[in-house]
Amino acid sequence: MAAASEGDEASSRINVAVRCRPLSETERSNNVQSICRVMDRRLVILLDPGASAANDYLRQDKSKEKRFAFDQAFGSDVDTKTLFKATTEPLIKSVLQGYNATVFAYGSTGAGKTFTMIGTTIEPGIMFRSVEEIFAGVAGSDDHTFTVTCTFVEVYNENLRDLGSSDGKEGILDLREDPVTGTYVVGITEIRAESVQEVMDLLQMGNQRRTTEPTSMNVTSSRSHAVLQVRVERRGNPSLGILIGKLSMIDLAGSERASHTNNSGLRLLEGANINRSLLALGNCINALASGSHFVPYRDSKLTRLLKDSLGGNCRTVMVANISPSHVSYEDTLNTLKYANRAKHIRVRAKQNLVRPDEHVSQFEQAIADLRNEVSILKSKLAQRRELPSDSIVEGDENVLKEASENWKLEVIRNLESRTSLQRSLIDVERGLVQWRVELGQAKDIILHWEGRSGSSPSNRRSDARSLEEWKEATAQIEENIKENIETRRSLNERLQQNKVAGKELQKQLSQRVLNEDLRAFLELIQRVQVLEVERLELDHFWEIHRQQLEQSDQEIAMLREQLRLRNAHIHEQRQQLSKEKQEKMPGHVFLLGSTLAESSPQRGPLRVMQAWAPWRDEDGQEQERVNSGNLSVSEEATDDFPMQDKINWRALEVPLASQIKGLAQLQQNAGTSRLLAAKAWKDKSLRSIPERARRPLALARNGVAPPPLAPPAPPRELREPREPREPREPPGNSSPSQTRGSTCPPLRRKSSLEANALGGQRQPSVGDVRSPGPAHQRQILRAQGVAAPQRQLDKNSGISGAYRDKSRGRARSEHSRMARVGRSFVHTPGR
Ligand SMILES: Nc1ncnc2c1ncn2[C@@H]1O[C@H](COP(=O)(O)OP(=O)(O)OP(=O)(O)O)[C@@H](O)[C@H]1O
Repeated sequence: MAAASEGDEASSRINVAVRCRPLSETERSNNVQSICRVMDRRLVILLDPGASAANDYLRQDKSKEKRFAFDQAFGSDVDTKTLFKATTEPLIKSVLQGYNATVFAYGSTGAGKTFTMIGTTIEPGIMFRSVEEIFAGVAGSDDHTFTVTCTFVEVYNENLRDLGSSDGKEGILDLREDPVTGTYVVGITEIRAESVQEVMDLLQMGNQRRTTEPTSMNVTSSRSHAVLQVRVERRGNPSLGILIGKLSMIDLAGSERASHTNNSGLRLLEGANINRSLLALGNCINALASGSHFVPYRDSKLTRLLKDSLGGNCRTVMVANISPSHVSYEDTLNTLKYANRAKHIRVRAKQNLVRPDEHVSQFEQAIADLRNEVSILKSKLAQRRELPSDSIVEGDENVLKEASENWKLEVIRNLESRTSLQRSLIDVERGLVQWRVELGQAKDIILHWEGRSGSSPSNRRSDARSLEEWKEATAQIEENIKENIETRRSLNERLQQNKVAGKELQKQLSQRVLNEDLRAFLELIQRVQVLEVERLELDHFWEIHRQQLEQSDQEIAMLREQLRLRNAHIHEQRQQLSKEKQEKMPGHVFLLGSTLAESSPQRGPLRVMQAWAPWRDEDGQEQERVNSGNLSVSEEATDDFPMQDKINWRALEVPLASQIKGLAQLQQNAGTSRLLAAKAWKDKSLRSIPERARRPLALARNGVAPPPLAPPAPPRELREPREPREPREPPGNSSPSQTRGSTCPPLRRKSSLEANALGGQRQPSVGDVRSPGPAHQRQILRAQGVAAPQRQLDKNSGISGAYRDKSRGRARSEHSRMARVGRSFVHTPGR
């Protein structure tokens, strides 16, 4: 809190001194020439290293000899003490008077900077002598009390390291600037020194820690800048205030050219950093010397550290160390150029006087500031108190951060848990569906097993397990289902709890996270997570519906299978019934018709069968043939009617029922009940008799007992009569009956061409004696207990006008259009 007030202020230039070291023993032995001359303690002459030959007239005009004049110049014969007294000692007095002062040594590597600043035990450097002088000054003052504190720090690779810490910790320090106290190193060890020896101990310890490495130019080359700062507080009469002086002594690392040092790796990097900071120093010197308003202090740590020493409230001495060696000509020349520029830098040193009255006012100001701060903090605290007790109670940023972080973690945990629960739920649901399917199948198998119902596909599976095993498996499946249901219930409960907790967290967001940006970000994250969970839920429902659909499909397939089995069963039963009926039928049975075989959905193939029983003719002889009625051969031929003796009606198989186009005619011969079946085929392909139709064995192969072979062709007289006859009543001993068969194809109407082909041959008509009248047919059917369709009989009789197509004229009225094929005519002639 100390503030500096201006004391005496004097504008002055930097005091630039040049010190040329002597040639070392090694250099002498290597015949290194000394090219540096110091004249009159001010003039420095740098001889041309190539002009050693006196007779080199060509080079004389191009001589590289340089001359520089400085505030002070010291040759190789001048010791450090003399140098100190001439350059630094005056500063010590200033420091004791409350001024800032800086002494720094600048020069190329091996030029003698460390020797000048730190020195040796035999010949101590400026640092030691300065501290010694300070303590001498302190000791010589009786009316004042002094407090001397020291810090020792190095700048290595652009990092600040504390060389004065007693525990050896050399962490990287930060550099800050205070508008009142100037630049200072944060956290550096300050040693309150009571004697010169303490400072010397600090110097020796720090110097040992300092980073030095042997280079080709210097066996103990300093790779860092070392800064020793001594702060002196002088207290005397309280009314006069406190004088605070600071002396900074800096041993810079040597400027060097990489080509000369042959450095590589880390050494090269160090050199680059050293050069960078020294370049920054050179730029600052140039800017200061030229009076520029902008000085690039911030280009390096070194220039930031030396900011006050170069251009601020400070009296500064720059010692430019040079080597006399002709080998170092370039480096020496550069150093001299820098030093020459630096001497133009002007500084304005001010006495740092802290007065008590100023102190009071400063304290008052500070108290006012603090009060302001307290009131701000109080208002913030009041805001926090409005929050729940478990939220933030202090306006500490760290607390806020922690609260936000905790909230975020809780939300993430909540959502992760929800996702996990959702996944588990999906798994359980899947398992349940699977178990239920398994259970259904197992029960089905058991049912079939117990019922011995034969043809179930599941029976095939039953072969692998016994009934008991299936029952055990069923019990196990039921147990699993129970467990899954219990797990699902528990998961649902936890999921609900999780959702409630999530909503609670959502409500807390505005209270627990105060930073708006962070809040928005966290809300976004939470939304993304929620969407992810919702997606999972949708997947889950989709999966359930898909499984339900699959289950429905399976049920449909099973129902279809059941339907098929039922149809097959009905078919079998019908066949059985038909057989039984036929067995019960007395006498002879003529059956003409067809049955749809086995695959009604495809409507085919169709078997057309004819079955009959022996019947007795007029003479009472039992016959085993079927008459074709009174149709003439020619008529049959022109009508494409398959001749009775050419077709085996018993086993005529056609591929599709829809291909059957035909007529059936029932005729009775006088005195004899006969059955004549006639079909007119529309499908040309069927006009020829299928080969297999001639082989009754085809039916046998299909599980149908082959009927007797087709009877021989009817006698001629039965085909000859063409005369119309009066309708005849059926004989009393005959009781024709009709039962229903299967589907009949529609009537094929004759074309006019076909009709003409019949010529004048007589067509059967309504009055044909061989056609039983509808009344008669109904009577027959009633006698057999079979309902015959009225329309059918009417058509057969030709009464129906709908079937008389006058335009065709030649349509046979006696031809019936059968709505169904497979009609069986049961006739019991001769009984
Ligand atoms: N005035 C001097 N009188 C006698 N010897 C000196 C003098 N100046 C320097 N030397 C010697 O020269 C050598 C190099 O000196 P020093 O280490 O001080 O150089 P430097 O500039 O600090 O080098 P670097 O930058 O590499 O650290 C040392 O052995 C030192 O003793």
